[in-house]
Amino acid sequence: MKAEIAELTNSTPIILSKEAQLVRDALIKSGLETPMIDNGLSTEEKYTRIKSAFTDVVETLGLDLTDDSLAETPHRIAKMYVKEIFSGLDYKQFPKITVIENKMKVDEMVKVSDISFTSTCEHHFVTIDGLAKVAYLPKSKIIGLSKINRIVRFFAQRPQVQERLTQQILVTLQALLETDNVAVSISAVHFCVKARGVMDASSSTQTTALGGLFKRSDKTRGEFLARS
Ligand SMILES: Nc1nc2c(ncn2[C@@H]2O[C@H](COP(=O)(O)OP(=O)(O)OP(=O)(O)O)[C@@H](O)[C@H]2O)c(=O)[nH]1
Ligand SMILES: [Zn+2]
Repeated sequence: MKAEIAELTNSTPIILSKEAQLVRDALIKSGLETPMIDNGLSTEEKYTRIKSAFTDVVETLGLDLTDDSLAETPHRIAKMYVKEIFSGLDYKQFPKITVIENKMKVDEMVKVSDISFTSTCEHHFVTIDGLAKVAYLPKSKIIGLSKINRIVRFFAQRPQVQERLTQQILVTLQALLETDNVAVSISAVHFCVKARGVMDASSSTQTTALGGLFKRSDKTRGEFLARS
């Protein structure tokens, strides 16, 4: 377990990348940043506090933490929160972005479909299971394709509402690609709707965020929203 905690600390680069700073500033400016406070806690301190809090939760539920199956659960949850499902709260984890000059003068739509992700609903802290579609009209820059998937995953690794997730991906790509002409749509199943509460097993939710020509031009929007 010690090694895993050390890994939590050591895997984190110290300085934010230029792209991470650019994206964070763009989200703050547009009012779309996730509501966060700077509590000054290191990754290791967060892990320790969450583990202790979940020890309380598990014991309060009346479960026996001396049982060998349950004993490590507070540790597992703390590690999962900090390192996995909420790691996107930490801009030090923002993916390395490769952007190249559009020397080929590509001016037709680049569209990536069926980007699978899981996120976590910020109201109930249970899973959101979704597919994203992302498109842009290249201006002076082109982004490495896998970086689009990585950006979706980064913002999915936060407590989210689907509408904000959709907008955060839009603003991020607009900032990195230096163009408004970006579109994002997400279709997702919320387990807070499926597995509890209203218990609807079949509904899904679609959200769309459109910028520039995708908003202004019926043709461009139609091409983006078309099935594939
Ligand atoms: N707009 C939006 N709502 C969401 C999202 N994820 C969960 N919700 C909703 O957030 C709402 C929270 O409602 P509350 O009445 O405070 O919570 P609740 O008593 O657990 O509500 P129920 O889910 O209806 O049982 C619910 O309607 C959820 O379906 C999301 O991504 N976007
Ligand atoms: Zn929910």
